[in-house]
Amino acid sequence: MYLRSVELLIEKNENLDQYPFNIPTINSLNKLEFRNNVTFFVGENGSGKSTILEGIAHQCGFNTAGGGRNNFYEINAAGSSLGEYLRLSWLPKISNGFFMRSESFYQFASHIDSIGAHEHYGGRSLHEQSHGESFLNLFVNRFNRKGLYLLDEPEAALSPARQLSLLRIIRDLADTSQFIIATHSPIILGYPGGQILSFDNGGIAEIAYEDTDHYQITKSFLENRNGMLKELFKD
Ligand SMILES: Nc1ncnc2c1ncn2[C@@H]1O[C@H](COP(=O)(O)OP(=O)(O)OP(=O)(O)O)[C@@H](O)[C@H]1O
Repeated sequence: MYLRSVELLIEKNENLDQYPFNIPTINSLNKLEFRNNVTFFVGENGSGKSTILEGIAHQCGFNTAGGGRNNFYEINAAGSSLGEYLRLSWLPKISNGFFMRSESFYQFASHIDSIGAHEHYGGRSLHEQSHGESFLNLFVNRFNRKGLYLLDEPEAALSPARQLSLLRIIRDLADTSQFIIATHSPIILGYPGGQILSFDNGGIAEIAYEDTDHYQITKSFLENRNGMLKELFKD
């Protein structure tokens, strides 16, 4: 493990009614402790997972639009409003790593084209691969050294089979690297022994896999699809 904890340092005169401090999970955040090489952020849409991940990426010196320390490109609204307020504690410190965000992957792919670095990403432009292929090629080719890997909804382009492939990639790297992953995927969340942090109920707290909505709703749906749909569609 490298990153041990993230602390929020809010100045007394900070406006707590404004983003990002008006998000309940951030408002109530004191210290987030990591106790495993693989940590998941789960929670409802808008609960603050990306905001914190982006803040960690900022403090790591990664491009907050997506990339590592040496990926210099900019997109609109890709800064981190929270980053300056976070203090990261490391043991040991590591500078290698990558922030993967599905929402700006297109711009990242263009950046890789513009610097002619395809050979590090499967030998072909990421734009010439399907969304899922390019994601997986990024994982296979770029996540090959020990580092801190921050992934924001990596499942966005991945079929269930490819999500399983991602679990295998994480498993192969997890002895020497650390992952923090925001996800809505019950498959990815099922990684054995991962620390799951729930962003629901206004704070951030550890939760067991079987207690997450992702597990429970998916399980109920698969076990009783017709019943759930009937309930959902009734007048
Ligand atoms: N740049 C911004 N300015 C103002 N509000 C923002 C900004 N970015 C995000 N927000 C708001 O902050 C809240 C948390 O957003 P965030 O993207 O961190 O949530 P999330 O948990 O990652 O959600 P999702 O699961 O949908 O990706 C949301 O209500 C969002 O609308």
